Amino acid sequence: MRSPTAPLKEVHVALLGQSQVGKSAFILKYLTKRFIGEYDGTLEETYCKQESIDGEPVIVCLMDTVDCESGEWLRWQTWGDLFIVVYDITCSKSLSFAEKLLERMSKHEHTLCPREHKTLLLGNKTDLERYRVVSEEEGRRVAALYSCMFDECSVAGDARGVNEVVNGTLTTVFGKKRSASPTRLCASDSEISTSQSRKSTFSVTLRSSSRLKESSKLAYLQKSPSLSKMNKTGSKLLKLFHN
Ligand SMILES: Nc1nc2c(ncn2[C@@H]2O[C@H](COP(=O)(O)OP(=O)(O)OP(=O)(O)O)[C@@H](O)[C@H]2O)c(=O)[nH]1
Repeated sequence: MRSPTAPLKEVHVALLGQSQVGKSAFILKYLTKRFIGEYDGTLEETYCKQESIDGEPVIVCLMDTVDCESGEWLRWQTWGDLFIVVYDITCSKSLSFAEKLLERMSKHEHTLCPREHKTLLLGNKTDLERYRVVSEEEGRRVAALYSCMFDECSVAGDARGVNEVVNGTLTTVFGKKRSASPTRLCASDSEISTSQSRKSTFSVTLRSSSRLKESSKLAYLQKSPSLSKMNKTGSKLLKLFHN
């Protein structure tokens, strides 16, 4: 059993993909188990949640990216342990966009990266099956081309689907075999909250929200330290829960 002072592992998950494929909705569903349609999609944020992977507590940090077409995409490349490249099964352009991202990522020079990267290509909106234009086979073909894992889900559907995508993938790729990077170790949950709030211009613990009682053991959000140069304020979730 883990001692209370033992460091917690931290894994970084970045969601990439064309606008409107459901990246923000995916993260909000993972954090709150709810499908939420109203939020500000122009903000880039990092959200964290404590999970159990292979029976071990792990801090899962999810980055909701915007503007994947900008030249700043490289910063996700060094931040992430797992990249979830999302496309919309009802939009073939979103798969082409995902493919371009995968191509760029495959050309990235990883020798200086502090962590090994894994990628999951994820087709979203399977609840809109009647409007499907990208077959599962086509998604699998692209994933195989870039040696990625592949899955499909509906963020609008059962919350377990989204949880399984994240936790199942993390268990597969970062289960007991993986050790955390020393630069990303924190001694305890409280130290994590403290250290994050020092870095952040704001930090809020979602655990204190009565509207989230059924959700995660620990979920808080922060502005990503690596994105400090971005002049964006506020947060999708803050906006959401304060309305
Ligand atoms: N039917 C259906 N709609 C979805 C699903 N996931 C997301 N949506 C909707 O798709 C739209 C786009 O979702 P977002 O989460 O804002 O997409 P995004 O990729 O974050 O978009 P940007 O913030 O512009 O990058 C919203 O209207 C969502 O409600 C899904 O699984 N099924």
